[in-house]
Amino acid sequence: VSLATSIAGVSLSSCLYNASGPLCTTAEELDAIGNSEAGAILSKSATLEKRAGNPEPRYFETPWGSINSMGLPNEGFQYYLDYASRAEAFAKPYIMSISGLSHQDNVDMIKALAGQKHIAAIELNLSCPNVPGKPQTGYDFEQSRALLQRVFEHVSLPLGVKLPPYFDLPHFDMMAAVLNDYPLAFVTCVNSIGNGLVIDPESESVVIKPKSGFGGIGGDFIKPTALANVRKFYTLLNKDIAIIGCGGVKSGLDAFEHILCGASAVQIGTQFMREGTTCFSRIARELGEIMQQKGYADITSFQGKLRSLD
Ligand SMILES: O=C(O)c1[nH]c(=O)[nH]c(=O)c1Cl
Repeated sequence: VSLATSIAGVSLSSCLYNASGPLCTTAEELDAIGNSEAGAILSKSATLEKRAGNPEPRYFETPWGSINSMGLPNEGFQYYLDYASRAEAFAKPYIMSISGLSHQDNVDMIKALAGQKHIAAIELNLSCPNVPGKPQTGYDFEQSRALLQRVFEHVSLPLGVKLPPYFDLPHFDMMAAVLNDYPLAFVTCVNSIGNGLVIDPESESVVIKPKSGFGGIGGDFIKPTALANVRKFYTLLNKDIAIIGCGGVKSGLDAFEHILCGASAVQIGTQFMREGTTCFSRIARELGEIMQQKGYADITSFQGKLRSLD
């Protein structure tokens, strides 16, 4: 069986790779992904300038998933642009995530990426829930349109967007109406579920310091929401916009479910943070075994073929 897939002409040896965020902030962490079975290397969302991020503790794990309020800590845009030539050593695409603090910052970063031959694609983050005072662009449909309008005046590389999870059906229609107006290579569904709260009943306190303990939720907690977002956008978006699944993937079966809902590739975040790079080879092996048992030779044999009951 083959897990290979291609997104906007970018060929991935495996449809499994890392979600932006966990363990992809330094060159060493990115090298580890390059040396793993991940099908691509995706960097931590970059801002124009280096950022320390929010005060610690800002990440916490429970048996059912994670909560984070990192606050966009990253080495700054130039660092991840410079890394691109180093990524060439790995026979896999290097994708840069960007999350500018303003539309202008996003445009400036995208202009600087023009013609960069060692960068396979850009993942424009519309959904960071943890920059105090900054509402998520992805929940403001007019702002999303305004930003995409400006982005597509300058972008030359394949570009996709990282979306927040939506919950109200009309919101899917409203965001799809925006996305379908632009030649996007992909959309990644979903980012963490924003502003959850995990508490410790023993100490009777929150578990992370920033934002009174509020943070983005990932892991098992969010798989049903992630699957719904993958499925809904798969049915609503132009067929040349690929859907990348993200949320609650810790086994081959979880990855299989995302692809059945319509994902062309699958990102792993919380489980990667928990397990390290072995998660990519393990989940790929498990997915391959499931495909073998079901008689599917490749991803397209079952991609999007979720049955309804009517
Ligand atoms: O706090 C973060 O850095 C963060 N945390 C998330 O859960 N999603 C994001 O997109 C970002 Cl940018």
